[in-house]
Amino acid sequence: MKVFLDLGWFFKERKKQYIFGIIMLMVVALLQLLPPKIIGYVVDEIRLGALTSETLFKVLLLLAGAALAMYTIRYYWRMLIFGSAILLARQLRERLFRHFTRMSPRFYQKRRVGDLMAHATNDLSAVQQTAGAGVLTLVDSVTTGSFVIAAMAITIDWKLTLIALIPMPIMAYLTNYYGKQLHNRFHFAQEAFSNLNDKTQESISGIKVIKTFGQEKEDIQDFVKLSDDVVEKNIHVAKVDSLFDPTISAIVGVSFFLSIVFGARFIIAGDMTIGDLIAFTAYLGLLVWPMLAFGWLFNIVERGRASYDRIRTLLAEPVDIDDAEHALDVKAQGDLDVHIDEFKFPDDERNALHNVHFTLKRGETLGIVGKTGSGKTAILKLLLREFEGYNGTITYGGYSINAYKKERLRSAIGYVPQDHFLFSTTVAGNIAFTNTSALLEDVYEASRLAHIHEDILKFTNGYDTIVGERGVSLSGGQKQRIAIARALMMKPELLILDDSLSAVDARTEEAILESLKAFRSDETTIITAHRLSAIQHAHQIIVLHEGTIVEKGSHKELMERQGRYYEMYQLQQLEALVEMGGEA
Ligand SMILES: Nc1ncnc2c1ncn2[C@@H]1O[C@H](COP(=O)(O)OP(=O)(O)OP(=O)(O)O)[C@@H](O)[C@H]1O
Repeated sequence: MKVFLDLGWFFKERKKQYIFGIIMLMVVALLQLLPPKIIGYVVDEIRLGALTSETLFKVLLLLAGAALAMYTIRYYWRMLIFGSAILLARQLRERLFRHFTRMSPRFYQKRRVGDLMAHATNDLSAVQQTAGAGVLTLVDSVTTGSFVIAAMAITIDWKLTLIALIPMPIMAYLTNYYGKQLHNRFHFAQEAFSNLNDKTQESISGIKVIKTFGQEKEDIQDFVKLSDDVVEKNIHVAKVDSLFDPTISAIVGVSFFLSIVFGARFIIAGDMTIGDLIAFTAYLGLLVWPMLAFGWLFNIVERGRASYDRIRTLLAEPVDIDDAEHALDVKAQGDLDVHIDEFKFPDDERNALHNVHFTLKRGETLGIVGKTGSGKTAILKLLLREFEGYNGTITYGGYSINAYKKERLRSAIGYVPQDHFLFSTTVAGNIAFTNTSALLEDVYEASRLAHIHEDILKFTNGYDTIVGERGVSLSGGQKQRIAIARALMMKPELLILDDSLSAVDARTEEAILESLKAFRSDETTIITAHRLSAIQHAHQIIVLHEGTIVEKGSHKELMERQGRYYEMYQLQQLEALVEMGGEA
């Protein structure tokens, strides 16, 4: 029952609705006591030959009135209690979603998408059940149960009531025992569901790779294995779940048996009338629901607790990169000063970066080159505050990047990552992602700068063509350029192209770079690339090797130096020559 205490904050918030709902439930519980009593009274009146049609009419009217009142009240308590439970699910869903959006990439590195989705669906619905059906079964089992027992003991016979209740402690013990079993089993079932969810998500996202490598059979086998696991764990739950109803029915049956045996003896002894025994057994019939509710209560609450614990654990994960207390709420702009003495990725022993020092003046372009894995993206991730925990300082416009509000820092940076992602919406929607109210003219301008405008016009529906998961397939180069146009839409102070020209041909690359040079002369640009032609015109180039800067300077300076950059350049020239069939 601890979950009710844990959800106390919500019950407080919806105090009025829950109090009214519970009062209504109690009124229904009281009204339910009327029919058995009336039936007992009518039977005794018939037996004594004293029933008049006038009394019968009054009694029927009373029964109809009680039925109508119960009908109406039942409708309203449902609206109040179940309606509130839906709001709880909404609140938790929003909280989870906000939490997800605040988490750093490290969180997503640890957690699987399918698991997160399971929290936001299955677990939420179990908690919603607790705040709705859980409250109902708790109130009903306690109030209806105690009202019926009190009516039996006070208005009929307390001795027979005690006899009828003899099997109850056994029921309480058993439901408690089942509840504990259920809690653990349900936890495992939810985990299995998370795994299956994750597998489904990954298989659908990676379907092209699976098909390309002809791995459908293996993938189906993996899926079936996980699906079987879900079935097995849920059967495990169902095995306990299914014990509740038969146990309760058996115990109610024993109660009925004891009541009839001893009730008959009381009637023979003249301590009770037949009408009383009929009313008593009718009350006993009314006890079936509270007892079932009691069983369900354990069932619902244990599921709810397991799920709420999972959600709370997720929500309790601290936001590792957050705004400082009095974070700067100003536009981030100016010179960039990077001094990284040492940086390791979380849970990694190796230095990803060390002794990386450079200054980039506002309006300049920096090119970063280096072998794959040399740390190019790592520098960018630190600039974007995706990771922290490095020794050193990074300042932008004279302030540490940590001093800015994250939102202010990021809104100054237009980042085009290597693994760009297009949403399932129109081309225009994808480009205007950061500014949905942007003018179409601005979208066109950004597209022209990214040299994708002409391509888009050739799509079937032009800028209204749906792309992304549910849309048309675009070439790698088209996707890259749409991602560049999206970043340019922000008119960023700092544009970062992380190997974002790798899929476009040399001529388009040159055209894009020319446009950037012409239209972004006052703003800063960082370009990482394998192809040196992409960074050749940069004001400053740094060459990374194993996480550190081994050469720094302009293209001309680096060529004169005849070091690593020079070697890379010669090699790429040779490759280009070979590609052209040896003709200069
Ligand atoms: N999130 C991470 N956790 C742990 N290690 C990481 C993480 N991201 C990158 N690394 C490691 O850090 C090193 C530098 O990676 P980085 O992505 O910066 O290389 P890169 O120069 O951008 O390579 P590429 O040209 O292939 O994109 C690599 O050894 C990589 O395996």
